[in-house]
Amino acid sequence: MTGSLDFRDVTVRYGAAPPVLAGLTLTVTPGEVVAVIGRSGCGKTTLLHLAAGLLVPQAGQVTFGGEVRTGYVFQEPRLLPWLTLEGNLRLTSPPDRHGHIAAELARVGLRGQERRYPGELSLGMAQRAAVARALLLRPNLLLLDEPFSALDELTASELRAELAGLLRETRPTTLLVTHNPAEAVFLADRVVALAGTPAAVRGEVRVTLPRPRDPDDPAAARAVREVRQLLGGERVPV
Ligand SMILES: Nc1ncnc2c1ncn2[C@@H]1O[C@H](COP(=O)(O)OP(=O)(O)OP(=O)(O)O)[C@@H](O)[C@H]1O
Repeated sequence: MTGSLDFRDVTVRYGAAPPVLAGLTLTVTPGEVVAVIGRSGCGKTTLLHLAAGLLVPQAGQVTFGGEVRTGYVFQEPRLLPWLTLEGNLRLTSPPDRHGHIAAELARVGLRGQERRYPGELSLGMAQRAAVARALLLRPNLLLLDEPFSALDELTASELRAELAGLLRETRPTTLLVTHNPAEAVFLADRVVALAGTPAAVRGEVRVTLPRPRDPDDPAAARAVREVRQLLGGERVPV
């Protein structure tokens, strides 16, 4: 069962510095994919840390409706180099999921690769393994922190399309942090712009394009333009 992720009037400050987030309210409904976009340093990773329970806000609440199983994909693979892929995935999953490791790796295009070490893989393959590690947990909350930004665009677009398919199959409540308006439009049901100091939700674009999506669809290009407009004059690296 998936649930709703709720940020209610959330304020976060680190030490004595001015708050990073203030009065931020955002709901990701069950099974929804929300992309959060905003300039570097505006608090996007902070949002993910709150959702994962790694950080407690100074004011407000962050809740998930029901028992949570969180999958987290980082910008880089973060695999332990001295363990095989199977060893890496065993380490972060409960024993009742260990029998599914080979199948989960196969789902992300790594069939038969479970005995290989991270150092033997390309960055794209390693990031596929990181996606498999998150999905192996059968997450009902999936947190994605710029998961493709370290990859070349060809690999990134391939993995993006595969992830879109996996999200359709498994429907976790998903919060995606990205710098890339086109990626946000390709994957998300809703794109939320975070801006200001302290940051709050500036606005959102609802993406109603049918799935599977075509990144070259003119309607997608229009949605990307809307997202850029939402971000105003801010320069967003793509
Ligand atoms: N543990 C910490 N201690 C002190 N300050 C922090 C800490 N984590 C984040 N910050 C500060 O909070 C602000 C928001 O950081 P955060 O990582 O959430 O931004 P971001 O939008 O994810 O940035 P980027 O897009 O560059 O990854 C930044 O000014 C950062 O320096």
